[in-house]
Amino acid sequence: MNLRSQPDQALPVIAQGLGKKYRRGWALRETSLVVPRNRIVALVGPNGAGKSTLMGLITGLLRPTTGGLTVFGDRPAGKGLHPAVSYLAQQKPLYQQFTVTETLRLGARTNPTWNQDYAEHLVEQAAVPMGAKVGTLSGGQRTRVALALALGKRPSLLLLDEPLADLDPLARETVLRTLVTEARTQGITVVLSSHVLAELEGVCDHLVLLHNGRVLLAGDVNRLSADGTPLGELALNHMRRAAQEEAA
Ligand SMILES: Nc1ncnc2c1ncn2[C@@H]1O[C@H](COP(=O)(O)OP(=O)(O)OP(=O)(O)O)[C@@H](O)[C@H]1O
Repeated sequence: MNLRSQPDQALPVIAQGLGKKYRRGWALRETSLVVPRNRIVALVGPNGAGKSTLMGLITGLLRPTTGGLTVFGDRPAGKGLHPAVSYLAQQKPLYQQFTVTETLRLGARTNPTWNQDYAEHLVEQAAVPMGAKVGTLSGGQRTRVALALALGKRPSLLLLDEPLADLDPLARETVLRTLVTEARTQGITVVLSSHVLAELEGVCDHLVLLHNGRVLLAGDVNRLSADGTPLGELALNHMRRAAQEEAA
């Protein structure tokens, strides 16, 4: 099927029969999925469920084994990130020897849509010294710089792979609040993977739950949880059931 001919081709992500097989086996299987615009998507699932693999496929850093996907109507071609997409990987790769100023300068050089004032504003808001070398920053400060780099590109889709993992509870709250504000005011679709389900409540309005490389549940939270079950509980209930069925 020609995905580009779909009428809804400008949606952030459309995946059809998407699969990725590594030498050890399938990391993602038969994934058909739509990420609607202007959602903050919780991408959740147990360790090894395929969350990072799905993000890698959306960025184009990984090639699908089966099926295909479009990102704003384009097929990721492995030629670098889509101009409308920012990706913050789990390891938050930044140049340790660069100062924050130099890091943002690199962002400006490599992104035609870069907004320097906005990126600086995000760093200043986090009280991170612009002259400090990245290697000397705390985990939380590095996350804020990485986030400024990702948002400074003014993306339409922001992919965040466990961005909160090395933050203290207060910093997690601040980063999530910043994210929600920026996403809502700038009209950014966010895909956020996390294991801390409770934190995603009130933040994410769309859920994609992976289990064993397959989509177990996907959709807007208010539709999936008509009885008002909180997102975390909803996801955990489905994960428990899937694990029990697997063990039976
Ligand atoms: N480069 C790779 N080579 C071989 N197998 C891989 C590779 N990357 C991931 N896998 C395997 O694919 C499966 C899915 O991994 P993935 O990292 O996508 O899961 P995840 O949901 O992000 O996990 P976690 O929550 O632990 O970060 C796992 O079984 C993993 O071991």
